[in-house]
Amino acid sequence: MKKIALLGPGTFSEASTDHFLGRQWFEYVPYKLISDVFSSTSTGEADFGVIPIENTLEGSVSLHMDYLVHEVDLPIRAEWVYPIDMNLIGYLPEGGSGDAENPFAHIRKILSHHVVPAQCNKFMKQYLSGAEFELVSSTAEGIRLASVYKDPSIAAIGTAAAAMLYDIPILSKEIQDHKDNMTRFLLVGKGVPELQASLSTKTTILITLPEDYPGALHQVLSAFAWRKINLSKIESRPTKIKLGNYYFYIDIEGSLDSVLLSAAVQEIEAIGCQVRILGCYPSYSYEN
Ligand SMILES: O=C(O)C(=O)Cc1ccccc1
Repeated sequence: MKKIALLGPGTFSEASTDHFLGRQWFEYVPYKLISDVFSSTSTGEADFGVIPIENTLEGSVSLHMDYLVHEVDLPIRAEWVYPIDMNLIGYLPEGGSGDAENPFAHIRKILSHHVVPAQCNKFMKQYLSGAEFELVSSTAEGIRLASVYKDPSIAAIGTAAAAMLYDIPILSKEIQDHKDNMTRFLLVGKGVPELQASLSTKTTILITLPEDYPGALHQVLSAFAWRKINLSKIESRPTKIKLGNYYFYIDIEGSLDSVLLSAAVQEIEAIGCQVRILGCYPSYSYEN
């Protein structure tokens, strides 16, 4: 069985991998840190890694994107989009919260992953304004720690699965700002996984523009536009080499095998852009 490195156990990464891949085909190797997910996949300890890359409310997880681009050489092998239901998890004090208006007024500290506050902003403002947020490496790690402290003033935010795993009560369900809170995950790895057919294929490329070429970005975009190639995302990130230098991270709907897309890439290279292909892969979306 091929091994998959992911944040876990009890994380959203794990729940989404269960949904799209499943444990009957892959062995999961859970890690506490996303850096370990990347490095174990790089060294071959695991065949593939699962990386949360983008969220409906917050946009890209820049830290993970930068890792993928700068620290490792791991092609993208698949992507999936999965709904994220956030839960407030912790203990109630014996006499209740002591505040008739706020059942969670007893909470003084929240342990969770760094993408969580942006997704639960309204709930946290309304009920947890008296609590400080402490960063931990995954939502499940926050829940595990809360179960160790067993202190009603310390709560966590994460999956129902982790609440079960660590035997802590769920105090409130679906606390994310929007019902349709989705996260996009990438499967990365050196080998080619055996996966089910998908309805759509995507290609991700990185483009660095030539410095002395005014209008280069316009030319890049028009290479796609006149071929009617759809771009689903374009984002600029610092190259980390020189202040003010950026590369463009571009998600394209379509396969690199298509004549049109490979011709567009050739045209972009011909004007002096550097092009790095991060992957051409099946894209899966969530259906109930
Ligand atoms: O910590 C987790 O559960 C993860 O898998 C990372 C994450 C956190 C919040 C939303 C989506 C993914």
